[in-house]
Amino acid sequence: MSTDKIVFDRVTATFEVNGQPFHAVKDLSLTIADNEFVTVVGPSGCGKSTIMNMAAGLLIPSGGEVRVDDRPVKGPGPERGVIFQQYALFPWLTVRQNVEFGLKLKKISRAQRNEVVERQLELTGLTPFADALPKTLSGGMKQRCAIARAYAADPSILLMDEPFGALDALTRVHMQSQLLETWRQEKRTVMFITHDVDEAVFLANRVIVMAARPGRIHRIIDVDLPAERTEDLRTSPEFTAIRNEVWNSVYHQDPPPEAGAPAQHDPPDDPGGEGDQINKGIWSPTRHHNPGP
Ligand SMILES: Nc1ncnc2c1ncn2[C@@H]1O[C@H](COP(=O)(O)OP(=O)(O)OP(=O)(O)O)[C@@H](O)[C@H]1O
Repeated sequence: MSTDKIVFDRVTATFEVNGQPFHAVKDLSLTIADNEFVTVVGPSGCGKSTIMNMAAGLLIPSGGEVRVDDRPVKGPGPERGVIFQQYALFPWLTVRQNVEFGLKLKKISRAQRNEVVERQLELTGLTPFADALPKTLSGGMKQRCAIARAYAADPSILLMDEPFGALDALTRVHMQSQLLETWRQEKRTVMFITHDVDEAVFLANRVIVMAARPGRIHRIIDVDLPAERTEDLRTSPEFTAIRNEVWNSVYHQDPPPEAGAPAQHDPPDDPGGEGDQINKGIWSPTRHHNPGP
């Protein structure tokens, strides 16, 4: 039986841009079940990173709320692991020490740490590189190390923002299989943002397609494919059909209103929507797009 793990309850993220309120995301509701693997796709600037940052607790919604395990998210928490496109490894620590880092903070015994670290290194194929420094690793290996470290810290949720975005196509395909293998064995609720439609379909139980201006959910597409995702699935008619459906929903959306058009802005007496706050100086780890003049 599935239970709700992450709930976006009518969330809105409003920023002030050029003195005007701008809804990066508006009234978005979405429920992700425990141990579900969802991918989020959509045109650039539709708010993918914004919703992930809200789930991570790095950005507090201007309206509505995000709940994890029925509790409102008020900031980052150890039950939510985050992986970004940039490999956030400690350069002075070896692969093993990077994976072990969170466990040491949690004051877990050395024997137990070793057990968890060995398992994660094994799952990600990094055992032979356990004593290497990050600078000697390829991009794919660095990201495998980031995944091993995230899993080792034992969060119940993994939030991944374009984790394979900087990798070449072949490495990316390997990484997808590797991640699925880890997920198959270890589970966790995963929310994975990507620009790559094939990646979105290959990995997910459900693909969330977003639309821009304001950022919202456009469609949710169930990926009715076998749980075991083998490489030959990628060329199967079933995969291709779903991939085409996702592709069409992403790339054949109605064009968004012109940048700065009135649809983006609420009347001046209610700048962010009903009772909403406007985020002015919130730190965001993602690059910012200029929504227009
Ligand atoms: N701190 C901020 N201040 C102002 N505008 C912001 C801020 N953060 C995000 N935005 C705007 O909100 C919109 C959504 O941004 P977001 O990064 O979530 O989109 P995205 O779908 O992840 O884009 P991409 O696919 O290009 O990474 C963009 O127009 C962006 O410029």
